[in-house]
Amino acid sequence: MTCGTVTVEKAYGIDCKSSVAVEEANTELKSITKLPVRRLYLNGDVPPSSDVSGGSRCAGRNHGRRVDGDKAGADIESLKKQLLIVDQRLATLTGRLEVLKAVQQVLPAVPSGTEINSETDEPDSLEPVQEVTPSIQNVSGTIRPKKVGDKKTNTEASSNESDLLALLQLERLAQQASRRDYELLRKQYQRLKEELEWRDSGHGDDLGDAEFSSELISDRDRDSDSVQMKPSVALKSWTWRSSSTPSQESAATIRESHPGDNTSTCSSIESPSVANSENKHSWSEVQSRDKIITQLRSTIAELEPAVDKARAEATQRDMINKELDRKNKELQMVIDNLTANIEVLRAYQLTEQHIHEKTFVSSDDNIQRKRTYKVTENKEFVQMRGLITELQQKENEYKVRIEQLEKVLRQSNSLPEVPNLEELERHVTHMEQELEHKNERLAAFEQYLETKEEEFSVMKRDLENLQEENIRLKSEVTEAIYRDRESNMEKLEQVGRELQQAMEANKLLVEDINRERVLRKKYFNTIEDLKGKIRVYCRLRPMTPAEQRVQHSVADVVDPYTLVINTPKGPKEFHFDRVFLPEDTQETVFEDTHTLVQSAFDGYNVCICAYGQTGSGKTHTIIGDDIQPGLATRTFERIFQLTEDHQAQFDVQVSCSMLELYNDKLIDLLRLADQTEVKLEIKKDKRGIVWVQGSRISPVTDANQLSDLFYRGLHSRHTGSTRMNDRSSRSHLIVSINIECTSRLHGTVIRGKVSLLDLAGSERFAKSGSSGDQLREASSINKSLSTLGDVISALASEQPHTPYRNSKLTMLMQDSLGGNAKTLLFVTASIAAFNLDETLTSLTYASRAKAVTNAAQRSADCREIARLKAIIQKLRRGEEDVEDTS
Ligand SMILES: Nc1ncnc2c1ncn2[C@@H]1O[C@H](COP(=O)(O)OP(=O)(O)OP(=O)(O)O)[C@@H](O)[C@H]1O
Repeated sequence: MTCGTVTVEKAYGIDCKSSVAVEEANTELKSITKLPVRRLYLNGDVPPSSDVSGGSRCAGRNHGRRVDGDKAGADIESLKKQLLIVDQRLATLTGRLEVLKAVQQVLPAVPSGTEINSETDEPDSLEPVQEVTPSIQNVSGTIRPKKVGDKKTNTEASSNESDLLALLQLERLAQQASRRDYELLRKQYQRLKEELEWRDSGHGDDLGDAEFSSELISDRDRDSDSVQMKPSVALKSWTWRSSSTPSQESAATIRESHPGDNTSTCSSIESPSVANSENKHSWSEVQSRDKIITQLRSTIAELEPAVDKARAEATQRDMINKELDRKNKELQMVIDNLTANIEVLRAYQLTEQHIHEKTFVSSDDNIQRKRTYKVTENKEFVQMRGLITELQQKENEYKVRIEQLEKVLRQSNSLPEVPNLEELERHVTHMEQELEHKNERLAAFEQYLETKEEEFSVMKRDLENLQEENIRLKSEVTEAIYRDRESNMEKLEQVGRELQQAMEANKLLVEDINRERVLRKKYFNTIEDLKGKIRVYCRLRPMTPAEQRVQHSVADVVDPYTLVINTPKGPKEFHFDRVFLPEDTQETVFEDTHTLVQSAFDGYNVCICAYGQTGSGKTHTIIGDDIQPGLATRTFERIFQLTEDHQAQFDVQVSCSMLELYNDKLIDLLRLADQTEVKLEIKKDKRGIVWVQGSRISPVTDANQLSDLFYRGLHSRHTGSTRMNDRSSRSHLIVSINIECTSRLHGTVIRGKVSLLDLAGSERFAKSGSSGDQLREASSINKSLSTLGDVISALASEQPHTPYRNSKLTMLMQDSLGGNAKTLLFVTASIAAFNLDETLTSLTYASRAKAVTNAAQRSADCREIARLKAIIQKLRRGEEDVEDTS
């Protein structure tokens, strides 16, 4: 770096480190003038006052003119010659300056931002010199342009520009030196011209050398002051000045240094030989400058290989970087490919594993092979996975290394100064070594990769073999499965057919079972009837729309005979002779009832009774309405239908009585308005048939007459509106239809009775909201129903005493419950959860009644038995007349 500076200083002809140079210059000047030379003064070095004394200089000069006045013309001639020489030199320098300008124009433009001296810069100023110097340093150093205080330029392209810049700077320096020469020579020429004119005009003697000298001195002093001299710069300034105007400088200095030797001083200034020697000296200075420029060029030429070398190194580093990038990309691609292959293998392995698990199930041999393959595959997989991890680590290491290298490269590029070429070379060598090392590692890694690739290809081949094996096994298994499937399909179809047959058989069996069960129940009921058991039917009332909105059903009908009520404590099962669903119609209900009507024609006492909670559908079942007539109307029709049927054999008489038991009082509903009210008393005849003394018994001849009578009697029945029922029956209704069939052949009489009982409903006062009369009615109803329950319990448990006489209701029902009757009890119930308690009570009540056995006997049978018994007794007494007397 310093060599550049030295070179430039040499180029300027300055040896600022040595003050000896000043002495040498003085000596040189002395030799040129061949006169004693006073010492040159540096900046701040004030000459002695005697040296600048104008008076002494004038005295010396005047004295000299007197001595050498005859030589003035010769001096003028000399000066003219000197002037011509200077003119010639000036022309030469101008030509040279033009050449330099042309060179400068040929040179490439200075890059923007690069600071150089302008053409107007003066080299005698310190700052321009300092600006130029670093640029030259760059030429021999980092080969980059650099200006004073410049920020570092990082682009490598600027290294080329720096070379050119250095050249340009050198050219500029040379140009500026020439310009300086030119200016000084022009100045010298001007002075000489002025001096010549002055001498020609004859003023030289008057004015004296003192003025001229003082002008020269002050001119010199001005130059010195303007330079702001530092030692080196002052020396440089002197050098320029002394090289260009040695005569004036020398003359002035001589005059100053030898004030007492005026003659010699004045004569030396005006001597032509001095002028010639000055021109020679200037010429030699110019030549020396040329030499310096040549030296600079040679220095540049010397530096050029270094520059080229550095440039080549930079290019090489770029190539290294590119190579590293390329290697990195290749590695990345290899790793990506491997990763993709491994992913494919892994997916394939999973698929294969899945297939193997399916495939290898068929034989033990295959299972063994599957295990072997699995182990091998797992090992290979682990190896592959290790390889991947290793590769990834390598990749990461390389990435880090590349980053480090790039960082080093960036740092080396951004170094403000590379110490020297050697260091740069060392650095490059180190980089090359490192690159070599990396290449070696890369080669090793590639070798390793090749090995792994070979392993991978081996594994791939194994895998292909496995795949082939797998395909073969799969096809075998598929064939086996297909074969098995065909046979299995046949078997399956066979089994399906058998199953279908079994299902059909099962269905038939189920139907048979149901039929048998129904028959069994029917026969059971028949047997029970024959036994005299009370037949109990349950009828469920549908929920009203209002109930459906807020209530849910608690009833499940399992079959026509079984009802399950879901209670909070669990389901409770009830068994009845028949369970009618809410949707069952009045016709359906009557279908199972009409057989009993036939029994009345056979001489049985038939009782159809409805019991249940208020509003549960008792009146609906017994009476119904115009659209859905109940059992009563249908029974009426059936009676007269049967009357028709029996008309040929029997003379059938039908009569009807209709009573209500209201507040424990019997009321004759058929009593005529004009008929006096008589006391109604409940009686029982010898056959156990209950009848009411004082009640009106109306004979009827057809169903309509009976219906009219019935509905007329209903008009008189007590009803009322409660919360539970808009039209609640507040009394028990007892309709008795007496049927008397007299045999047209024998005259025998068969008496039967059909009793229809619509009991008042049991109710809870809180729910029904009964009060006043209704409360009394309700309590009377509940009381009578309670006595009915007691009777049923007594009959069911076959107690010796049955409490019929506890209420008029039970007294009236004496021949219907446990008496000479075939009793059908309808228990009506609500399925709404709201009525769960009442429903449970009613169903329990009815279940108990189911256990009651009536002593049902045909009245005709009884008479026949009595007649036969009488005949037997007569025969026993030995009587011969045993004719029927009954
Ligand atoms: N099986 C049914 N199908 C359709 N509606 C019914 C059925 N059972 C009862 N009802 C209706 O329910 C309401 C009450 O019935 P019903 O008057 O017969 O009850 P109840 O048991 O006689 O009551 P109460 O004891 O208060 O006289 C009536 O409007 C009736 O039409």
